[in-house]
Amino acid sequence: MSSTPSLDELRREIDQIDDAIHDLLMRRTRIVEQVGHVKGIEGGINLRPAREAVILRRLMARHAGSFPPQVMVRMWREMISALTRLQGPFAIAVFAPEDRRGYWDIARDHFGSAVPMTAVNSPAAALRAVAEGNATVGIVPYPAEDDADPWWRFLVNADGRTPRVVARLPFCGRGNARGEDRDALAIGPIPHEPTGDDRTLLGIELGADLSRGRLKDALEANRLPPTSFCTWHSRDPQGPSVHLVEIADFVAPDDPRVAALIARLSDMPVRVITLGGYAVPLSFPQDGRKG
Ligand SMILES: C=C(O[C@@H]1C=C(C(=O)O)C=C[C@H]1O)C(=O)O
Repeated sequence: MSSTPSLDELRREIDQIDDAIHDLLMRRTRIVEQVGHVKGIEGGINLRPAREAVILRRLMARHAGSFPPQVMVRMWREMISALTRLQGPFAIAVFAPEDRRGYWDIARDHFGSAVPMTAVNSPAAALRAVAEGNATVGIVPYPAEDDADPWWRFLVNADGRTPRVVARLPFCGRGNARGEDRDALAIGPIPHEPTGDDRTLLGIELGADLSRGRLKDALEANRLPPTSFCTWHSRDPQGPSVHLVEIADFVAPDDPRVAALIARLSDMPVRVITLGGYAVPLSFPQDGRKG
């Protein structure tokens, strides 16, 4: 005859489970340390947002039972960031002026409580912190068409040392983070890698006027489906206009579709630069997302 287990029995079982989880955590740490050695980047950047996204999507797909999935991924985020930090220097500069702390919460939810994080007062300062090596990753607002002085235009240059977009946050839902009405992008000197569900940001500098409709047609004709546009015009009336276009696909810097786009626009001075991109975040039904 089976009887209901006693409180003591249940708690003994919880203790055993905790030991098993803890043992696995320590084992995972040893493996990540080996990964760090294999990557072999002494003092380099070990963060791999694409690999992290794949891990979290896979776990989400197998998740079952009543444990809240957003809490499960949050636990993994804390672990993954701590383990990334074990492999080498890792620090975050977040656009979070005193009256706007929302991105701080979003960054902390993503990169965990142990990674050093500094608040800066402008997106440009976050970019500068990354460019000067004072931060591994900068957190800046997701671009909007009406940004007066858009930070993303500083990324539109071909210098291989220019930081690139590496993630969109929140990746794992907003939870109880303090409000920002926009998502954030993470910027860092990390290559854009495919995950199977990605967005890519293209910086397109045009030396002559071209309507957005024609630019859209040219992109679509080259199988680069645009999902959003922002445009910045230099103050010099003869100067170029620079478009930030988000593409609903993974586009590598040497993707032949980019070369074909440039060829198609060859009746004007044109420069197209891949500014990185991001793995499409997980979606949780209760979470309203705004770009
Ligand atoms: C272990 C690695 O390094 C980092 C830590 C990861 C992890 O804890 O799983 C995943 C990606 C990287 O950000 C890796 O590159 O695989």
